[in-house]
Amino acid sequence: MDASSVENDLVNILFTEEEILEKLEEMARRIEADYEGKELLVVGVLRGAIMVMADLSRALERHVETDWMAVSSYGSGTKSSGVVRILKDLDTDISGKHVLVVDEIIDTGLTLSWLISNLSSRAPASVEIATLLRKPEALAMPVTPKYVGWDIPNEFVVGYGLDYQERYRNLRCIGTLAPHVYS
Ligand SMILES: O=P(O)(O)OC[C@H]1O[C@H](OP(=O)(O)OP(=O)(O)O)[C@H](O)[C@@H]1O
Ligand SMILES: Nc1nc2[nH]cnc2c(=O)[nH]1
Repeated sequence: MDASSVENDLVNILFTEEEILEKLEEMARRIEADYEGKELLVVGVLRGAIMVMADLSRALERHVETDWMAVSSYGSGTKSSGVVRILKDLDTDISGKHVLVVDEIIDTGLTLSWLISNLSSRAPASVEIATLLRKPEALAMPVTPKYVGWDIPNEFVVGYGLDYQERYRNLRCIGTLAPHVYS
């Protein structure tokens, strides 16, 4: 597949690379202020959060520890399966630590509500969420992220870590797919 055919698959670009990086810089400044004087463990949720983790953690002008969790709730389609499983747990003991969970999207909220309750049971000093995107209309579970890049309409989006059938994660922008891609 060449680069132009990838671009042809997008029907609408919601956020460009420049807009995303600017938003993450703003978020980093807020995180630095809020966690001043505190140690911070930043936890990325594989695999979608790889781009946000890379750019947000580099935007942070302070020491942080990083770790990763992999959970599965979507399979390969566009609908949540409703069941969350841990595929890879943290390597870090989080008891007494300030934890910031980084994800690229909150859709139904199922993944992060489950993850936050799981992490909270490990006696951290605090657990908060930073997400680049949130779909308020799709939210079915109580999740209150401390940091949100943008609220978006209830549409399936791809790019910048977000996949459709494992493709499009490597796009620098975020957009919606043309109908022909699904058929
Ligand atoms: O709010 P929800 O409806 O639970 O959806 C959000 C979750 O969906 C995506 O992960 P996905 O399960 O697609 O896995 P991936 O990160 O490996 O692509 C995303 O990274 C979130 O973790
Ligand atoms: N690619 C992708 N994955 C998701 N997981 C939950 N919502 C979405 C979405 O809109 N796009």
